[in-house]
Amino acid sequence: MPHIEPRNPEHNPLYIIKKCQQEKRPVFIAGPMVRYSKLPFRSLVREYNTDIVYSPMILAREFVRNETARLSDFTTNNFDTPLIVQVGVNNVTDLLRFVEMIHPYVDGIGINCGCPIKEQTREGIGAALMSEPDLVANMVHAVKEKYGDKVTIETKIRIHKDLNETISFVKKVEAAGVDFITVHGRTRTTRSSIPANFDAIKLVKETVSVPVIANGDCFSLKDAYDIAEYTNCEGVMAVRGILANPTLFAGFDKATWGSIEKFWEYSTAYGLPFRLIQHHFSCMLDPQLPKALYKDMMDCKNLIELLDWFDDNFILKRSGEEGFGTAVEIQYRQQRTLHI
Ligand SMILES: Cc1cc2nc3c(=O)[nH]c(=O)nc-3n(C[C@H](O)[C@H](O)[C@H](O)COP(=O)(O)O)c2cc1C
Repeated sequence: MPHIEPRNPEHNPLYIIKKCQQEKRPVFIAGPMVRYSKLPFRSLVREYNTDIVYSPMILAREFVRNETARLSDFTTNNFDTPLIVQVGVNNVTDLLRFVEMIHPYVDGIGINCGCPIKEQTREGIGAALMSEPDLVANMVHAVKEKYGDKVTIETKIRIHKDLNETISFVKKVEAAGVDFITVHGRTRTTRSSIPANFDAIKLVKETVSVPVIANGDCFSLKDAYDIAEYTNCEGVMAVRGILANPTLFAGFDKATWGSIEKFWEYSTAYGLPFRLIQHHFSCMLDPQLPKALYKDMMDCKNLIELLDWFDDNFILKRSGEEGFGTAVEIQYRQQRTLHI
């Protein structure tokens, strides 16, 4: 592990939630994404008004036992804050060892109680925990008993088919000392094409007194404000929306050219496998590019080809002020054929 500065108390999620309440706006959160929310992407979204950023889910069992897993799963630096690391865990012992190792490097720890992937649920991790409220409460309690206010702990849940179960779940977890709760407004079997259930999130908000973060279907800054207003939640978490448009919380309607350049910088400076870099660009550019050009990009086999593809197809035409997040137009070299 690298040397990391002591955490800034103003980067504690609870402090940020209070500050945003004073500013009369929701907290803007980039949620956990397996594979995607690595250091370069986290650094990118921080440039665009994101208050708190999550790591992908890290499996406690592997992390605490295996140095290679630690090195490949978690990279950070002094600018990677406010950061919540999300953990996939199914027992108190692994969680306490995980917290002991990681808490000096993060501003909060979130327990994943929503991942529906079978590989995880059959191990009792993720959404399997939705039917284990006592275990989740025990895990939260164990961390709070050992660390008190020194460690902020969150649980990210999905809703149950029977919302009475959700209510009883969040009450137990709150009584165990959880600091805040994120609710993804879908059950473990609801597809992401079905709209999130904001009434259920609102119900959780009415049930507990700890802060609640609403998750599901936030694709624009307007969505963030609308969701916060409807559910009365303290914050809004975006995931698919911010993957496609890392500038979402800064109010831009699609990934700006500035954000694309910035992602090049971060991913090459901090290191990210080529296929992952390409995937990020695919998410950011798919909604913006003509099909044939998009396919060319996806056909690139390595970083050099991808760089050449950018060089061949784009020239920068800056408008307005310089700087990241400012309005920047993309002009295609093949303008004649593409009519853009
Ligand atoms: C690529 C991808 C990876 C995800 N990885 C995680 C994860 O590691 N932990 C987690 O709790 N949820 C994960 N999720 C679920 C999201 O955090 C979120 O709850 C869900 O996508 C709904 O939010 P959205 O409508 O803003 O996308 C992932 C979702 C996507 C699309």
